[in-house]
Amino acid sequence: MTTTPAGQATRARQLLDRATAGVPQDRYPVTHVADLPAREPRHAAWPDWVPATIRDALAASGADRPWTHQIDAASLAWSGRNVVVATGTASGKSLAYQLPVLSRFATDDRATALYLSPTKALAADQLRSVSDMDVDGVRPAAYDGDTPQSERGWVRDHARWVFSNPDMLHRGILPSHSRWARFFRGLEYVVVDECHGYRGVFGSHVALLLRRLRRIARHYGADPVFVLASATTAEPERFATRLLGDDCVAVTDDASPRGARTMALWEPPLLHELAGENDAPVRRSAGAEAARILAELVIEGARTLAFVRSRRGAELTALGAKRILADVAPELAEKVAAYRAGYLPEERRELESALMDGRLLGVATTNALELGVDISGLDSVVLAGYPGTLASFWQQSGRAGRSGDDALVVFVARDDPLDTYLAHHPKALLERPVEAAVLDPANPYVLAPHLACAAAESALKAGELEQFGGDAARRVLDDLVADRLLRRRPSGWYWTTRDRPHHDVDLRGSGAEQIAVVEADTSRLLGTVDGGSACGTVHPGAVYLHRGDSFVVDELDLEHGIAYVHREDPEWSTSARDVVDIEVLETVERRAFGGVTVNLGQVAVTSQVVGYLRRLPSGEVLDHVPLDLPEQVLHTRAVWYTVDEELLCGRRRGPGGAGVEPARVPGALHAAEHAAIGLLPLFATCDRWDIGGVSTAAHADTGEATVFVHDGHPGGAGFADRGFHAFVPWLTATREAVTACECPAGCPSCVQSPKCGNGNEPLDKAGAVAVLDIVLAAVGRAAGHGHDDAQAAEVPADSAG
Ligand SMILES: Nc1ncnc2c1ncn2[C@@H]1O[C@H](COP(=O)(O)OP(=O)(O)OP(=O)(O)O)[C@@H](O)[C@H]1O
Repeated sequence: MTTTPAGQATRARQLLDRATAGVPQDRYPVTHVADLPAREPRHAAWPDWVPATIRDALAASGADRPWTHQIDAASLAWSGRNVVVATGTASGKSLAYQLPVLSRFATDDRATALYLSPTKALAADQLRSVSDMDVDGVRPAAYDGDTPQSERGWVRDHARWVFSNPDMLHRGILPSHSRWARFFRGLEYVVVDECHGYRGVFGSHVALLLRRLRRIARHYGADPVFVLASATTAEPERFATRLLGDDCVAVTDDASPRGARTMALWEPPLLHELAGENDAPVRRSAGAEAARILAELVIEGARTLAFVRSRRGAELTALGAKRILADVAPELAEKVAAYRAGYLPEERRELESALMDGRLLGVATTNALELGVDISGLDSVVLAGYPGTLASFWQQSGRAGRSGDDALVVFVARDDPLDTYLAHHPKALLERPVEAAVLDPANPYVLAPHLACAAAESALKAGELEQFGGDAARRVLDDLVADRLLRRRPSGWYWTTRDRPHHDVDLRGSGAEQIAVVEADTSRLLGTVDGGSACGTVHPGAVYLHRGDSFVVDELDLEHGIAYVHREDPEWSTSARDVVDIEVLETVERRAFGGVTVNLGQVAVTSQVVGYLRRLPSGEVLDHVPLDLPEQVLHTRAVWYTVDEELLCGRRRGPGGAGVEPARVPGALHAAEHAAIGLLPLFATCDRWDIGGVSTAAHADTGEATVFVHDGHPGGAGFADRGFHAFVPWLTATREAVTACECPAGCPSCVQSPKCGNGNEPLDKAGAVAVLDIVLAAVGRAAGHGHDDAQAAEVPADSAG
């Protein structure tokens, strides 16, 4: 047990000892423990421009002494600068935008403001907090899919502060902007909350949507200031500027107080008694481990949140903890519950307040509790699996910690390469700056529909194209004109038909056609999935989760765009297997390093789902079911490296060591590819499901051994680009993840992939390390540094021709 300088075990250390009590030493799961110190608050005076009424209202809502970052951000916004406030969880970002907006309202009774959040629930929370302040003349109102028709006219005509989301702005507000003329004329501020969530394809859509919004506001003579709120991220200024398409200043110096926290990294033990794919060992699942930890912490009386990746996982983890408690402390079983999206707002409120006042002690939740919900000051947080980004990791762990008392955060690694890497590289988790979100507003697949929408909203003028990407926009417009969707006139580009293009754009999708998921018995539409990923997610036999309910797919009718499902809750989950082929269409950048090249470019990925695995929650694989589905072609961006045969097989004296025997090359490349896909999310803020890969010993287009990692969305989302630019640290981390795993020949924690089309065959773990050594040595040597320099953030310039 670790003690404080005064000789006393901290509360957090006691909790950790409790969670590990009785675990045999050779199975001790904790790989690292770190203590993060408490932080004292720093206060600033209310600026002179804040009217007394507003100051009093904000003080009454709990912020009687503002923190310096709140005043810094608010003052910038007040002075007319776009600002992004990127500070920690519960650091009072709301006040940073409430202050300028409410102050402006108090001095200009025609002023209006728009608040946008990625979710309806968060917008509702923020609306409630502004309404509760009860400041005269603010007239705040929600305008989203739930707003009754009867109220919409009132909101358009009278509301001054409208709380909405990107989807509604796109479909409901911009297309009928003339009915919103009053609102746009007065538009002084646009608040973009939780903006770090706008990444990948969704981020690219929102970036273009914000450009459309600014254009329409200018049409009415307004020029709103944007105030963005973000979790802490690297380069918030650059990201926000890219998202807005306009200059934006960052405020990052967090002056809010925070309690001390103990962070424990935890790797569940290998279970030798269970067999996974190809008989690889599996680890105890992170969810099952989280349930045990949750139960132990509840017994200690610690108010605990366990974050789990899926809704079903949240239910299972809560259930698991309840079962354990039912045996050892039955009176505590009812103090545990699950929380996830899909519950009614009242149910959610009730769960939140029960957790805050101690009626509940343990709650297992999805990331529904991550965004915005004002729950903090808990005794402990358990994260079952890396949530995908460091921003989310800190957001979730930030729910723990009260001033004056320390709190425990336990990160439980799942059975995959990224989690394994993090469990063994605490610095990568605890000391790295949070990654910047990636988005690509120049993606023609995203740009085209937004230019069509913009033209339909108001004819596009040549002078307006710069904000939409200049030449990229001109090329896309030419295509839209050729397709007769737009007409070019001397005064600009015009939308040609009476139908609006807006309904065909799905901001959260890939731009591909949507497949409707329909319950066959009732004809109820459950949801939609991207056409591009439908074969992988709603193939016959797939288990499909909707709002926590489980369905099984009976039929996928691609021609009519419908997947028919029935309600069923089998104990297994399914994961599709596909075979993939890749063709290089254009190499955009190429760097060569004596036998190794690193490339970025456009590719065509042809894939076919050929079957699926059925897997038990324990990780055990039940069977593989074959499927017969058509091929799909995806045009996207990829990063790839090639290694020449001489170097790869050790015939040329390369710097990377002995080389790989020819027979082992396919397995070595394949394993290196899987691990690299697993680690890219560390650098590119994507999910491993957003990217794919192909490896081959001799690729038709490159003529050499090649490993590709490609974006999973049409046109790309910026992930491959990020991989290209962070090539050395990315492959260095990949190598370390593989070598850190103690399994003998490859398992899900290192080189097996949950979605491999070839059933994870062939895979050569040692060969993968050799390939990565050869590549990193060649690149490192050409650049004059060793590959152990993981800090080198960029591929060095081409030096070897
Ligand atoms: N200056 C202040 N002094 C004391 N309490 C404050 C201050 N500013 C804000 N708070 C309180 O801190 C809590 C968190 O504020 P808020 O929800 O704005 O944080 P946030 O940074 O937006 O959180 P999240 O990370 O969840 O988005 C609220 O209960 C709020 O009333």
